[in-house]
Amino acid sequence: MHSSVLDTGKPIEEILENPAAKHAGTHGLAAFFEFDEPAKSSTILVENMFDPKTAFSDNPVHTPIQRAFKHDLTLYEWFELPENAYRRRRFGIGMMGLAAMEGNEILSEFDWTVFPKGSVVVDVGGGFGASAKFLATHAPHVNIIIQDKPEVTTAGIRAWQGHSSDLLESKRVIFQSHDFFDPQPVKQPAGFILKSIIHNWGDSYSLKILTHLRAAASPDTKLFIVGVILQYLCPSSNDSETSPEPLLPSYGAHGEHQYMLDMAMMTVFNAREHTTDSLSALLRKAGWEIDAIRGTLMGVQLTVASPIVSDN
Ligand SMILES: C[S@@+](CC[C@H](N)C(=O)[O-])C[C@H]1O[C@@H](n2cnc3c(N)ncnc32)[C@H](O)[C@@H]1O
Repeated sequence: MHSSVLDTGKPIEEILENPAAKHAGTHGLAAFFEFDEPAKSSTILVENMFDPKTAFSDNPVHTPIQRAFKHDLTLYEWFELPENAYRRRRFGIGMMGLAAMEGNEILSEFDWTVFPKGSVVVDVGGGFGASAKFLATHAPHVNIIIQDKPEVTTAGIRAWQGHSSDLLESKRVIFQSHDFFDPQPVKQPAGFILKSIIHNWGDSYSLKILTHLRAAASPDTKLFIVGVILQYLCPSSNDSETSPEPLLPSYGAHGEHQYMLDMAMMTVFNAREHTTDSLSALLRKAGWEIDAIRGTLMGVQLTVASPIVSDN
């Protein structure tokens, strides 16, 4: 790794004077590359995989991170402890850096004009509303509901009052507290967005989230999943796109970011990045089928799915 990615852009004197605020007000990429939780946890991955209690579990408190850091909390619960204030802040700033690097432009791969004016799109687990902010400009005829935990929606509203209060006042964008493990309160919207959500949860948990969305969907509701799609290292008959010879289907070392994320999801959440096949199988169990996957193999991709409608 180049040391330049660890550079916050701040003078060393400023960091030494206030180390706790090292990443405050930075672009966030240095914070992202400083995350030590996945790296330290991965050193104990083998022990976790050989212990019968944790080997086959997708419970987020049965991951290597609990062994490595000696606690029995989920990553987010652990971040909330007072002694982890630096880690918590670093994580928030690092995720903003990652989000800026990935961007939200992938959402423009869908033709939003197919939705009538006033259609509602729900960003489930939408955080501070980065996707919603992009969509509000890109598809001005669509209304957006951003759902997240109460503490996140409260902070999100505060942030939007600073930069986009007009969208809140006109109710084109609404923040709503909602736990995505509970039944979905918005019935038959035009679409649901899940950005960087499914890869944080093991399959049994993801299935619950997707099933609640399916129960609230109309036959025309679209599901938009934004995230990395893992490429196989060997050619697969199901690949919609292949790399040019002589590159591996994964594009070799150039595509290693996706595998790094996959390992990180396993070590801290007992979750994973999905291949097209595993995502398709998971969606089908919840009553969704994939219409299309857009984007390049090298970045985040947009998976568009529709409800499976049975004839009987
Ligand atoms: C990795 S972040 C992604 C945020 C946003 N979708 C984005 O891409 O910027 C995961 C989000 O899921 C939210 N979350 C976690 N558990 C949740 C739950 N049970 N119900 C609703 N939101 C939850 C977190 O608060 C966080 O905002």
